[in-house]
Amino acid sequence: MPQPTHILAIDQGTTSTRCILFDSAARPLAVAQREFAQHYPELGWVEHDPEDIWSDTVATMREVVATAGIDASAIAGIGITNQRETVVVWDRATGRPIHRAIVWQDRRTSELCGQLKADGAEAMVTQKTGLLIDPYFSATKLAWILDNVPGARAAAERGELACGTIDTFLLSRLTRGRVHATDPTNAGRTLLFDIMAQQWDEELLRLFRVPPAILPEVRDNACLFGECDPDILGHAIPIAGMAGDQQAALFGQGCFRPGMAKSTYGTGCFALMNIGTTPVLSSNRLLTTPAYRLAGVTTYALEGSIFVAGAAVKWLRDGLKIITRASETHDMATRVPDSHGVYMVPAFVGLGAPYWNPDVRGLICGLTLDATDAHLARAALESVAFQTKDLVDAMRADSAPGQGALRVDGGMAANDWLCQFLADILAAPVERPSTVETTALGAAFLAGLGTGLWTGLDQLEQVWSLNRRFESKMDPALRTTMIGGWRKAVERTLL
Ligand SMILES: Nc1ncnc2c1ncn2[C@@H]1O[C@H](COP(=O)(O)OP(=O)(O)O)[C@@H](O)[C@H]1O
Ligand SMILES: O=P(O)(O)OC[C@H](O)CO
Repeated sequence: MPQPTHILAIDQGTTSTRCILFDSAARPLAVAQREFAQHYPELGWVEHDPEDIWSDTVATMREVVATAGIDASAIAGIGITNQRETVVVWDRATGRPIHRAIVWQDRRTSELCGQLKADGAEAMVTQKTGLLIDPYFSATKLAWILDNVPGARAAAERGELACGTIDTFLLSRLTRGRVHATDPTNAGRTLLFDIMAQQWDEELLRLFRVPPAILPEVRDNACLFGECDPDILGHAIPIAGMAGDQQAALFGQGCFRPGMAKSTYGTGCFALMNIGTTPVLSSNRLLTTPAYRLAGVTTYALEGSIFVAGAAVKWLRDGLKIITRASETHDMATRVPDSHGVYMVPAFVGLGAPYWNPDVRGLICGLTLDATDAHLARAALESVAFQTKDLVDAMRADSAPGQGALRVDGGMAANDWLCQFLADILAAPVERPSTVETTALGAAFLAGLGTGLWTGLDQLEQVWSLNRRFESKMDPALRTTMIGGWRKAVERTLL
């Protein structure tokens, strides 16, 4: 039988589940995608049904293989990448979740986080995890499930329940419940994992009241995690790579050297800069996070997380109904010479880095009677660039300046107007790669390393290729004025 040479990447995102099949040169051959339901049971709460995620994963795996017209025996390995922080708790005996997944955007534990901060816990937490106390991360969501599902805490103490981020949940299902494991990039977003010592931490588990028996084992990002149930694709395929989606995107963007940075524009926006193997804590409210751990060696990244990027465009479509497709924002923004003084601060679920305020809400200001839907659309796109500027400034203040261009990807990076405006506001080049599916590509890279299909980072670095480079063209005085207007709008939001 010929050697298998393909890699299947599962990219389980916030709004959709995608599977992409790559060939041995890491070229995407076929894509299958399904959007799934978002549940908002109360103001500020966001949940996903894990069964939707599971059925869409299986369906897209089968569809992508069928579309590519290959036999599953040609697949050397599977890589999983996932929306991070979102947490699921399930019964070990049946594999059934005991509650819907609580999503990273969910703010229900805001009060508990405020209390923990007031009690002075944050310094210790940051020192160990590189994170801040915020409802964004998994620990308080997990505690909420244990406290609110009848009998859950006692069952967890007895070792009857398992928990995990979406990677762990999918791995468990794909291996018929045989493997309960995660990787450092996902573990590092829970608030329970000491990123320096690379292990679950007893003091953190006590603080967040999480029983150790519920936690998965943490393994390198590229290794043999388990074998996929042959009933799914007709063949048992090794699952050989896993990473949280933003770290996977950094990997897929080939940002293997300190100073290299990428920014991914999906539902939210996440900018990560490789800082090498020595973790540095931010003085500017950025996060320090494991970027990847290979053969036991951890490389770290500084991260700026913005909760709303594409979600603002989705709101224009689904909430305001002023567009029917996200891509229309490109022509609308181009149609007007400027935003006519309109600023949007899309704090729909609070503000992430560098503000970290879970309680503020969004704002549109500067409206006049002649403001149009095009100005609003432009303001929404501009807000994404302004937020990125805040992150890049914080990164520059924290570490040596990054190496040149910012590499961009994610659904929104298809928008040329946004990429140009981003370069203008950052006063730095913005590079878009040929494969914008860099998240899936990163998972594929890891699985390729895990199976030995690819040999090392040098080889993977050669795969990255440029689609388009956007150079800054804006007059510096105009840039300063526009950024000043943005800062004032943020101040008003924070009032
Ligand atoms: N051409 C575009 N212009 C602006 N926004 C876009 C464009 N295409 C997609 N988006 C936005 O990007 C998001 C989808 O990106 P994607 O990377 O698929 O997100 P996720 O992985 O978070 O589900 C949506 O929120 C959508 O509104
Ligand atoms: O699903 P995405 O692409 O919006 O990414 C979500 C992030 O991982 C949340 O931290």
